[in-house]
Amino acid sequence: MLKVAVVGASGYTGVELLRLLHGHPEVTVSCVTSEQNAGRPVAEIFPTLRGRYAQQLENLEPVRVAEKADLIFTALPHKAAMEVVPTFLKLGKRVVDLSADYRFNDAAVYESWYEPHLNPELLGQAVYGLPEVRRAEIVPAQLVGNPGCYPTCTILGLQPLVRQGVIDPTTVIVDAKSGVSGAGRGAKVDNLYCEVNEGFKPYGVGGVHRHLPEIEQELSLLAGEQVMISFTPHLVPMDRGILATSYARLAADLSPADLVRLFGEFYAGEPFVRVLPQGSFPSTAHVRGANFCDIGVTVDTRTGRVIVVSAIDNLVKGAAGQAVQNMNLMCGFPETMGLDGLALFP
Ligand SMILES: NC(=O)C1=CN([C@@H]2O[C@H](COP(=O)(O)OP(=O)(O)OC[C@H]3O[C@@H](n4cnc5c(N)ncnc54)[C@H](OP(=O)(O)O)[C@@H]3O)[C@@H](O)[C@H]2O)C=CC1
Ligand SMILES: CC(=O)N[C@@H](CCC(=O)OP(=O)(O)O)C(=O)O
Repeated sequence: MLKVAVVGASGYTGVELLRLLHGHPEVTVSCVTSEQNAGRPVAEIFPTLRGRYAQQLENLEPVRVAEKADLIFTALPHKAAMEVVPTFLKLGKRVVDLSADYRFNDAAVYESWYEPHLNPELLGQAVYGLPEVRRAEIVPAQLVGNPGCYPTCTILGLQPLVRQGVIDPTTVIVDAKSGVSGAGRGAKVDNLYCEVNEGFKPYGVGGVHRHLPEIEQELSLLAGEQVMISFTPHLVPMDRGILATSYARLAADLSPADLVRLFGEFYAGEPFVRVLPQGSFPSTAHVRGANFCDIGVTVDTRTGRVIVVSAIDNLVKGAAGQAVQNMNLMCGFPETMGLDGLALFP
């Protein structure tokens, strides 16, 4: 059995990792950590784990964590992750980091959107953990930077178009909506029930959201030229789910049927990407709790713009599920192992 540690197990992506790993036949969870809840049983914080996880949350002491595990998931806020990941690597452990600390190729880009990087030399060895883009690089990686939730949803929706060169890459607009768990479990006034329950609002408007450079980095690498996007996220009164509607000017004469065929062929064989039939579009309800990215595509023939709608569960394909998918690839397990569950909605 592979021994894994979940560092940051008292957070939303941490508990989602524990939920998924419980059903994984090749893995045993050997260590769970927290900052403020150290000393408490993890099942006391998350009663869904009762009777299945007896562990107590430990303080994050990197050497002790590394001694207990072969592979470590770091589900920490950015900055906290890069404070401990180098120790894990030095002790020969493999790491899947769910924060933004190892997603960027260029430290200067990270630093202009986040903060000074504590170990920029590791960015060259970290692999961006989107299996549908970089499967072969993930397999031997010691350090995987698990993608952000909006980037996962957006990049999977746009990848076939940029790879095939059928859109003008300077015309991409992404209008995305997220459930509130995307902001993590920490208490914030903006995320209180009364603040979010009756309304639906944009945030990070005007090209200032930190997922913008991540999406542009990956799409530009795929396109072989700079892709510029306008990206506006919205906070929706639901627990989970991301739905991104992306628009771009078509550079080729393609019908809705052509586009559905193009997407279907591009993602043929991908276990977690479901291209919907012509005229069908995804719902966050249909991926809730599951590791799927559902995609619907068409063209507005009046404006010549392609419209792609993609949906994921931010905590599963957008975080913990993708992290387990990466672990499976790194460890030689079947890629879908522990991730076969369907959505919670009919
Ligand atoms: N939520 C989402 O949908 C997604 C999140 N991510 C990223 O994944 C990471 C985790 O996110 P999420 O689970 O939502 O966050 P949460 O805020 O829900 O959880 C954070 C976890 O980290 C622990 N922690 C916080 N600060 C420290 C510290 N300085 N030292 C040690 N432990 C610490 C917390 O422990 P405690 O509170 O017990 O002290 C908690 O266990 C973040 O980087 C986030 O950006 C990525 C994709 C999607
Ligand atoms: C609703 C909400 O607040 N969502 C978060 C995105 C969560 C995520 O994936 O962020 P990381 O890049 O930090 O991993 C946000 O907009 O910042």
